Amino acid sequence: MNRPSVREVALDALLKVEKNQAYSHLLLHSTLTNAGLDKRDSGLLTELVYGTIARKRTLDYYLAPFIKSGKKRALWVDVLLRLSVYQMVYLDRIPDRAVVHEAVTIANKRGHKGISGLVNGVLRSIQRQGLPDVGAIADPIERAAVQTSHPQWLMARWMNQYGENDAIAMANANNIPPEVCLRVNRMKTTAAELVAHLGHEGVEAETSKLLPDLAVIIKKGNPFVGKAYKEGLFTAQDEASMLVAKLLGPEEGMDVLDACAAPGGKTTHIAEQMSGTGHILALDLHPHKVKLIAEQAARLGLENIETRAEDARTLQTKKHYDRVLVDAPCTGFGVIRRKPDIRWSKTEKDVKHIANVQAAILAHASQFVKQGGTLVYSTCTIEKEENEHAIERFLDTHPQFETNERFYRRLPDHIQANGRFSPLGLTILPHDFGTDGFFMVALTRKS
Ligand SMILES: C[S@@+](CC[C@H](N)C(=O)[O-])C[C@H]1O[C@@H](n2cnc3c(N)ncnc32)[C@H](O)[C@@H]1O
Repeated sequence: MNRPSVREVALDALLKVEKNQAYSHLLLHSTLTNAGLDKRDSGLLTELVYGTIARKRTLDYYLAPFIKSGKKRALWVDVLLRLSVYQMVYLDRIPDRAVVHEAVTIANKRGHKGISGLVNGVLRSIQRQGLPDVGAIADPIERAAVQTSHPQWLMARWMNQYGENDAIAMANANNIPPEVCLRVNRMKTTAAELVAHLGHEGVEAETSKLLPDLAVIIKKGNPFVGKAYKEGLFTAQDEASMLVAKLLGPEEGMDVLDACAAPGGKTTHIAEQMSGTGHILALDLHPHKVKLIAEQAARLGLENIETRAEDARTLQTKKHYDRVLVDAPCTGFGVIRRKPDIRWSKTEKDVKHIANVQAAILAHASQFVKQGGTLVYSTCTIEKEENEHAIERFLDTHPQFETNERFYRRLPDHIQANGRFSPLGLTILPHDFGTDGFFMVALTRKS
């Protein structure tokens, strides 16, 4: 039996995301593992799946004049057309005629002659007539939403919160795939040594410009299959995410509560900052995710982490902690470049719902902060409702806490000089430093 082509595998993956609301990053991981593709084809598959999901709205705008609206077609036909136009518009290395040929072959295999004729006709018309002009859309919000491929409600919200220029810049940044970034396990090595170790494994890397002592950026190769990974020399983590444990500022021998800890990126960073001393209680609601924290801690050689599957809204303990981190569940709009489907699957209702969960976790976890201790609240979203507004509400009802701007000195100079600080926290938009979008704030419990 013939093995399906990369484009057929991509089509199936895209259909699963459409039908089941499957998360693209999880689905892609299992598809790549099961498809048995070589390195080049895996790269192409990733690009086709992520790119077609990310550019969906723009692609549908391009396709609209060429297909009859209101006519019922099988979902796979629409997805195949999107996938094909994605390649024609965004991938220079694949000639248009090859794209059309492959699309017609797939349509022939899956449908009747009429359908392959339709696919052929639509794609050839686009080749002949060119794409419709997005600039012709009169409404500025709709135009920006189509141009950057985001839902209109989200673009409207961002324009409202950050102004037109930042909203569009942020949306454009969401369409740029992130670099692979590693956090150096300072208990075992240094950034310069890690670059050298990886070099011996054929992986090209360089130290990060934002966090030169802590982070390494991969330029070429897969760092997750070699000795350096197995021996726990690093953890995959975005640079903005690394700032959170820096802001928390844990010290050796301290007691730390990490209330929403899985999969353990920040927990293990905190543990490394404490050189494996002290004690970290790492909670997460989901038992299967808690296992991931323990696995990572073992790989990194960290013995100061206790994991527990527990709801941070109902934790019972008499203990008080020097540091408490609430890295809250959120809409994730800061990590759209990693999970492009989030923009299509989340709704305005989700923002409201998750804001209530965040408020409950923050209120409950805050009671375990020692007097004079630090509470850090962070999210990987850029929704003010989940960030500044959440902190404003918290401070209104918890006068024993105050924000502490002194702690921002723990962050790199470049962030201190150019970050978007407000009295309620630091917001990092994806286009500010080429990182994920994040929010973080440090609060002190008054003595
Ligand atoms: C943003 S993620 C945490 C990421 C983690 N801190 C890291 O750096 O790897 C939020 C986590 O909160 C967990 N969560 C959601 N509701 C929770 C609750 N009520 N109590 C504890 N954890 C919860 C989710 O399962 C999710 O793993």
